[in-house]
Amino acid sequence: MSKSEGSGCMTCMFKYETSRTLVIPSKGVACLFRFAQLLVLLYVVGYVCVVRKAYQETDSVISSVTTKVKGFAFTNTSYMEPRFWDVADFVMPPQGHNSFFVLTNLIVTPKQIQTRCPEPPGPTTTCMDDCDCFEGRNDPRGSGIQTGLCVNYSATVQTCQVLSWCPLEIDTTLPEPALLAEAADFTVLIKNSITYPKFNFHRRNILPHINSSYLKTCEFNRSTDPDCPIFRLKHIALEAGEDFQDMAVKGGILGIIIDWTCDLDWWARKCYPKYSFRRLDNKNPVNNVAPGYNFRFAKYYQTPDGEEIRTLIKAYGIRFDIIVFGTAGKFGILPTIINLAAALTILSLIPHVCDWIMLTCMSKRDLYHKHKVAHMTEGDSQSVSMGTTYGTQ
Ligand SMILES: Nc1ncnc2c1ncn2[C@@H]1O[C@H](COP(=O)(O)OP(=O)(O)OP(=O)(O)O)[C@@H](O)[C@H]1O
Repeated sequence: MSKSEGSGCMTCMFKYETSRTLVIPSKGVACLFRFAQLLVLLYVVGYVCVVRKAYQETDSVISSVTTKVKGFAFTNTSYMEPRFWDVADFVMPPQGHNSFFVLTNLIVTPKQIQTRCPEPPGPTTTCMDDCDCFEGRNDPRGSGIQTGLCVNYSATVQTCQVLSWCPLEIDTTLPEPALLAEAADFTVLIKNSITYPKFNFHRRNILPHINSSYLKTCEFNRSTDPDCPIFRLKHIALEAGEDFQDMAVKGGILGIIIDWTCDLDWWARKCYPKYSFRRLDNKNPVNNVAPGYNFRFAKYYQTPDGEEIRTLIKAYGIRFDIIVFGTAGKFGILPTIINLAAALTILSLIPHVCDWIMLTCMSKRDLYHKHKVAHMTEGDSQSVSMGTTYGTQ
């Protein structure tokens, strides 16, 4: 650093700069100034206060959900014997965590016992003789544990023999339309209790004005009964943009979304559930490999002579997941002060921006600069102390 630069710096260090009020009769700068002020005010009042409600403290919802499905069905098809179904048959498990499964279609393999039987024909199961089968081979994609024997599956085909629950399940043809198509008319009661612990606020989706006689008859309808917590399953699918009967064949997952966004300020006091529905599993027509939702379960019995026997069920159905979310807001002094301070800071920046525009972009910038920036000399300072005034440079 040169000697003159060093002394310039020292001079700056020992100069105090104060702002000077200059009244400029310029419509351009005045309009810019007022416009910027208006923008900031609109932002603070419209967006920060009205839209974001930044003056509020917030809390996240804590929720619990129980469900109860009701409905009856009667099936009389070639796939199985005539049968009456009630809730204990088609809802699995009887009660679940924020979700329930309704059986809509099934492949039943009755009277299975533990024995040996030939596997269904396939590239890895057909054989010519025992050398093609391996004793103890346990392929998860197969039907059981191979015994090492090649046996007749039919008059023309031989396959490897397995130790398994026989007869083996054949799931190549799925009933269509779905066996339990009547599930579309089942109804579900959703009881949802929520808490906002910070505000000690509790509420249920069975709102205070709902009485038991209304609950016995009502059914959710967005326009006529938006507060009724009983939903018809086909209505849920419809609002999710799906056809229940289509979904019922191979199964799927539907989301029941309950939004508890609440404004707990006394002047708003808005806190009630808003329901929406959407399909949650993949329904991508381009990549529709392995669609739907299914699983297997069995019912076990014992024959009079003590032999264990079971009915295997491959169950297809719709799982309903209940997703509860929400945030509550209530006036808080701390967020109000923080946001007010931020707004005042932005407002106080506007004159600086206008000054910069005035001193760099306007045609009369030299004149403005002359009046805006005044330097006092040591002599001016002394004459002020002696009672005279200083002039501009
Ligand atoms: N899935 C449903 N569809 C229609 N109404 C229902 C359903 N689940 C419950 N309800 C009705 O809502 C009310 C409250 O149900 P809740 O389960 O609390 O009482 P409940 O007396 O045990 O019901 P229920 O014995 O009828 O199953 C009852 O009138 C009940 O019949």
